[in-house]
Amino acid sequence: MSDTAHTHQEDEFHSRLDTGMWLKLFRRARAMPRYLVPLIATAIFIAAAETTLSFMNKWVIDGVDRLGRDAPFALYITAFLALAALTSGGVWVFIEMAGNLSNRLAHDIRRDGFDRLQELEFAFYDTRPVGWLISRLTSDCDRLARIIAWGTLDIVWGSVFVTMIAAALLWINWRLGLIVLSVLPPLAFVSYWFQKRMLLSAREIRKYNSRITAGYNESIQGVRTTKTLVREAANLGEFKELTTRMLDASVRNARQSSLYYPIVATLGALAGGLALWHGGVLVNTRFLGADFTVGTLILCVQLAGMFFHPINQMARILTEMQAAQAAGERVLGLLATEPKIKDGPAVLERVKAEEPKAANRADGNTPPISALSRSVRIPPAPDGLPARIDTVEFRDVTFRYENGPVVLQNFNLTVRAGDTIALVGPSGGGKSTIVSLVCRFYEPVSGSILINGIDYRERPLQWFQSQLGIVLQAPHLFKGSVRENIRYGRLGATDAEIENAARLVNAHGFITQLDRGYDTEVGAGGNRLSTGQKQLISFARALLADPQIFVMDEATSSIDTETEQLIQRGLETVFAGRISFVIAHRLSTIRNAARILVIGRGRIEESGTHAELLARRGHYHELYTSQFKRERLEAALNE
Ligand SMILES: Nc1ncnc2c1ncn2[C@@H]1O[C@H](COP(=O)(O)OP(=O)(O)OP(=O)(O)O)[C@@H](O)[C@H]1O
Repeated sequence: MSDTAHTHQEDEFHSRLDTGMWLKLFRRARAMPRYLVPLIATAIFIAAAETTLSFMNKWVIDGVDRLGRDAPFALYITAFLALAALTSGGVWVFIEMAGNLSNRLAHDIRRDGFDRLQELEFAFYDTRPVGWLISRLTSDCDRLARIIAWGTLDIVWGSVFVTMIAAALLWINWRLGLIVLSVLPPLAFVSYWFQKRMLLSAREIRKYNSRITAGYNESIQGVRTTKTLVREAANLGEFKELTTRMLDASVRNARQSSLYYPIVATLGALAGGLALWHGGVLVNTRFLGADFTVGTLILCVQLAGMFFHPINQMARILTEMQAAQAAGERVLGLLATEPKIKDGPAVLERVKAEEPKAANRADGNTPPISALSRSVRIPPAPDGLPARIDTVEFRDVTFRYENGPVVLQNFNLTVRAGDTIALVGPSGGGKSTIVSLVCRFYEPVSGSILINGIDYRERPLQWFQSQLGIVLQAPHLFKGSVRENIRYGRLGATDAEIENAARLVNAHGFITQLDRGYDTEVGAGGNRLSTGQKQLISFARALLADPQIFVMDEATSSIDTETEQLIQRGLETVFAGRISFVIAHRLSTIRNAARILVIGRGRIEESGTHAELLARRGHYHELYTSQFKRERLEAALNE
């Protein structure tokens, strides 16, 4: 509901046009001269063709007036047909070009926006709802691309057309031209005034319409609650108010349209009338020797009547640009957001210096990484520093989420290759925060996290994150087959390697029982599988990537205890030689961990092996015995 409401939310109408912002967006169109140049050329051509058509009318009328039946009708017909054919060709070109330009602009903005979203850190997503981001990349992009493409066409065509008409009138007779042009300012003013109001009332109608739809939806779905709480009368009152507002806005919009067109038509007719009046006087004087023919008079009346269309179009596009300004600011803002977690200049320089060496080393084959053994050659790091991760150390780390309270305070921890660290403790204690920091999804506010003694901010981000294998409580699967989802861990993996990884985490059994085995489609977000099955697949996926650091956040919470024990056995081989962080609420699963840390209020409250912590009879003992009792009770109730 909130996302829907958000999508329907309309922006404020900016009374000042931010030309700088529109020029920035227009620069994107300039980068596509293949479409922009023909678009502008045909816009100018169409304006010229429309003006020429009026001149041809004059030519025919004067010809017939002078020559009667001897006038060259065949020539006239050919000329009209040629102009009509050229105009049709021009219209085809501009529709094609504007459509292409609009689609390509939307595509480019969307691609850049998507690239940016991929680069941005987790903290960025903490403050922006998914619905908001989707709106930016869909409706905002389309709207801006459409305005830029069709707006360019309208503005070029409109301004060239108005200039041509004005120039023609002034050229024919400057006095008549000036008289007719006096209608332009009121015409432009009235067009803009009405267009703006019509746009605002149309938006109001849309807004109330979506609220009414939402209202229908809620009242139908919640009809039982309404009836039991005897809320019918109150609901009806709220609904009536909405419909009355919508009615008001609709009436206002209809009234504006009904007034707008007659007023501008009258102004257009006034321009024609003025041309007729002054031109008529000039025609009469023709007999006194002046050269103002009937054809010229009709030409002037026609030209004067043609101002309305381009001015109306330009006023419309101007108001649309003002209304879409906020969308433009948001999209440009998103594109300009610099990721806060990224490689620093020193890292980039080192990676660049290593590039030629890496190219020499590359033999065209990906190293054969076995997903299961640590004896494997670890591919070299792109910055020339050691690629093998021997230690991860938190040194005096203090952390808070953006504008939030301090979550970790002077946190210290050293983990060596081969260590499995289990994190337990009360909800909100900071366990997930610790692993998010390990993964560099967030960075410490003060203190540092060191890999082999070097701050991880001094190593390439992409390299470091490619060394991580992460399995979450609510794993995300992509639309596609089971095999494709596992292969996502390492795109070059063979089918045998995929099955091997699945076997190791005990996923092979259930996968082969699915109707199409490894080729079974998992559905959007993996919705055709249970959470436990999704967890098993994401385990296999993480394993296939052959990471040096394993992170499991409540990764086995939805897997039954039996399967979990089987996985545990497999994982013992997998964990060997790697650094692993395991967060688990089910304490039975971490009994074998090398070190268990009890995390509370951002601190390590207790640390040791399962046996040591039980013997200490502290927090862990308390957690363990209460969980043990609860599980026994649940088991007894289930029997
Ligand atoms: N993205 C976030 N933005 C702001 N605050 C957050 C964010 N994630 C967690 N927090 C806050 O940080 C604190 C520690 O949360 P964290 O998720 O690390 O705890 P946890 O021990 O993993 O809890 P749980 O066992 O419930 O998963 C909590 O107070 C939480 O509200």
